[in-house]
Amino acid sequence: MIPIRRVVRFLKTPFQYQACLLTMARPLTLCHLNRWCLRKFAVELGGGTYPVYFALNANPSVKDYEDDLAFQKLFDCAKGYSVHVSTGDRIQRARLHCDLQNTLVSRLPKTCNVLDLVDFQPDVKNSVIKGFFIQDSKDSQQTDRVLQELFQRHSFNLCTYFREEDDKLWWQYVWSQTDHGEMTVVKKNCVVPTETPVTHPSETNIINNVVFYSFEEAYNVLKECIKIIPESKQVLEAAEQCLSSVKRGTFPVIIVEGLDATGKTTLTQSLSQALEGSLLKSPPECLSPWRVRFDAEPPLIRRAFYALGNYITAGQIATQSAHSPVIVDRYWHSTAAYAIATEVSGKAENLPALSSDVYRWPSDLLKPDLVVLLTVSPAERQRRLQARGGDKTKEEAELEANQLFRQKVEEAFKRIEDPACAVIDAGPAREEVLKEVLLLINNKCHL
Ligand SMILES: Nc1ncnc2c1ncn2[C@@H]1O[C@H](COP(=O)(O)OP(=O)(O)O)[C@@H](O)[C@H]1O
Ligand SMILES: Nc1ccn([C@H]2C[C@H](O)[C@@H](COP(=O)(O)OP(=O)(O)O)O2)c(=O)n1
Repeated sequence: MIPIRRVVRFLKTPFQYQACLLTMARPLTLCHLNRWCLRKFAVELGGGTYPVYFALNANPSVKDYEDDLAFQKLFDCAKGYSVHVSTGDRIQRARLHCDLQNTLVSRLPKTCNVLDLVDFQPDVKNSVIKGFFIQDSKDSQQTDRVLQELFQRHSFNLCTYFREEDDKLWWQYVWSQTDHGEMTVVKKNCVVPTETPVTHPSETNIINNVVFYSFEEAYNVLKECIKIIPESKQVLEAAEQCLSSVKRGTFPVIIVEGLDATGKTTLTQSLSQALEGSLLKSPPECLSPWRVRFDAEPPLIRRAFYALGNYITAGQIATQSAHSPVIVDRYWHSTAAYAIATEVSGKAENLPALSSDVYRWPSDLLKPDLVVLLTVSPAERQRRLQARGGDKTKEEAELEANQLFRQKVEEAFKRIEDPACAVIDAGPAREEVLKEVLLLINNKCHL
């Protein structure tokens, strides 16, 4: 390790000196450092439409930079920083990541642009670590102060990025703290553009981090939350009860899926009347008191809550299907599609390929006989939203603002397999949509 005095001498400019003051509360081991060099970084630029990838290289050449406009755009700043949460269990890390984002956005000066960053080892499962890349257009002392304060309080990994005065290369400095509390640069590497990996890094992070493929996986997340979110206990108890549920009956089970305001509530109500069926929904009514609470949590916890909701609804479906057809407003497709679409940044093309494991059905979750996906044009959906009024969830507000996200959710709905969705154009009048879905049910299900 290079002690801080030498670093101060080594880093000549005022900014570089300030960078020395930034602290990182967790020492990095040699093993960490060796692995560090294998990692690649993806930063979301361009309003989240495409990531810019960079790698580390001890022996770079200026040629590596030439013609890479996206890379140049990323480093078109006076200085750069990257931060990610580096310690704690997965629940603590997920919550600290959200806190970090809020703090950065609210406290950094206006000269800073906070971008989403993931660092990862290409094609290595569970190697994705989420963090932030900060572009500061000015050499602002306030940025240093905010970060310094943060790092003194929490366990973050901090890197600074800058270019020596007479140098054309950008360098990444990895900071650590010695056993005596001295700040030190433990690694210096040049950053270079790198090729787009075959698999979008987020894809390797989906399974059992935001989409859960068994009761146990989702259950364990909430179990780990009990101390910090006491409400988890009630949710777990409700979920445990559904395990002892009866086997499903012989009446058909029909799920209705779609973006908000595509007409799910309208259709499920009229279907249950027409078929004299039971009307259920996921998340089930018994979880309503805790939904707002879990909606405020990071994706790991929030998605585990919805996943458990599906198992509770499955228990209700099993019971009701012994007596009548069962119609369900949202189920597994919603849980998986929203989670996948949120996790994968940018365009629908970035979604995992059709054959990906992320689209598989959880083997222990009751399968419906038919899943109907309602689609309407963006303009019609907007019209219906406005006509309906009322409160919007945070995610629905984001949906409205984010056309890309909406496209991704709908595309993810369509990619989920076994059972796949039957896509219905829900643009026509209510009676027409009902007629068409009834026809589909007659063809596909035994009534
Ligand atoms: N086929 C349709 N044509 C026109 N308006 C519709 C149709 N289906 C639903 N609506 C209206 O659109 C709004 C959203 O429908 P809703 O059933 O609440 O959607 P969701 O449950 O998918 O959010 C409601 O005001 C509803 O009356
Ligand atoms: N079974 C379900 C149902 C909803 N969700 C999540 C997915 C989205 O984040 C929201 C959408 O739910 P919301 O209540 O806003 O949708 P509706 O108003 O019922 O159309 O909930 C889920 O993950 N799993």
